[in-house]
Amino acid sequence: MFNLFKKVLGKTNEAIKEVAPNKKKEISKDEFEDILLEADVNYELVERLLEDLPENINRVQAFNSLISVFQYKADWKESDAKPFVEMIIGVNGAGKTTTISKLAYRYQDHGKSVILGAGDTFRAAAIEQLSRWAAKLGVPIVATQQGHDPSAVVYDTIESAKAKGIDHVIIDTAGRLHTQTNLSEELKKMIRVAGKAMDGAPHRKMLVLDGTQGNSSINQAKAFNEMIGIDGIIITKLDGTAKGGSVLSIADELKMPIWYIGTGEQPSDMIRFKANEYVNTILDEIFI
Ligand SMILES: Nc1nc2c(ncn2[C@@H]2O[C@H](COP(=O)(O)OP(=O)(O)OP(=O)(O)O)[C@@H](O)[C@H]2O)c(=O)[nH]1
Repeated sequence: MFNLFKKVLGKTNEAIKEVAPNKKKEISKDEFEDILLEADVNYELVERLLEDLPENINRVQAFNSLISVFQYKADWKESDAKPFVEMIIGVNGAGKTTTISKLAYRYQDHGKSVILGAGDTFRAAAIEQLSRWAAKLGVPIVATQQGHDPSAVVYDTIESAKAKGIDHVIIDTAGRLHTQTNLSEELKKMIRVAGKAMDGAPHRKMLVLDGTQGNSSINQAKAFNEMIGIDGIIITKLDGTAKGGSVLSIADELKMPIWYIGTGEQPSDMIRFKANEYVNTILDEIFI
């Protein structure tokens, strides 16, 4: 089977090749350190990963070390609610709108119906951009004018989904308001109102992170998590950069499930994240 991670990690693997041009059976600790740093894994984590490894490292040892980063328990509980309501959260420019179109495409591809809620009412451009995606994908959207209450959008979108028997509700949210407090209050209200429209909603609060932003995206994630509690992460824009190792730093710092990785700008450009595949794609570049 064609390994989709190869596409995402293409540039990262090229960078690895520059540090370690020949594949080997074993590599030294120093080489492994250079490779991980080159792939943009943060320094502190690299040091920790190397700590328990021998001077010469084989593939199994390298695998066990990297995979350990993903071995944490997440709180999120699976839900088969209908509609399944999720809120998409993140700073402007992280790739929220594009990611919503990717999720909608994916659910449709699995035979599910979708409705979008244009909950970033702070910016007219966000409403327009999401409406264009909705039209392209042929999915309904609930949208109001700029400045209207986003909680009303949440309520109406869920009500509409219930009335029409739609499977998935995907709600956009603002990435920035006048102040951080405003943003926090707005998101909390949207969550409260979702719960009023449907018991248990929102079922998933998904954070979109720009994978090329390193520590700043990790800090954003922590801020959003403190505000409202995040259930999972989607990492975008790793295609075309050599920073594929940032996934390890994100997982290590946030200890939240990574659901999907964005692999480009089109609705079909998103893959389900699998830690094993991700680690093996990197190791394929290093070991025979
Ligand atoms: N290469 C690549 N580009 C992406 C990916 N996800 C989003 N983008 C691009 O990133 C840019 C920002 O994406 P948007 O979806 O507009 O981001 P947003 O968070 O809604 O940002 P605003 O519209 O500024 O609020 C766009 O040019 C997207 O095409 C990805 O996985 N890979």
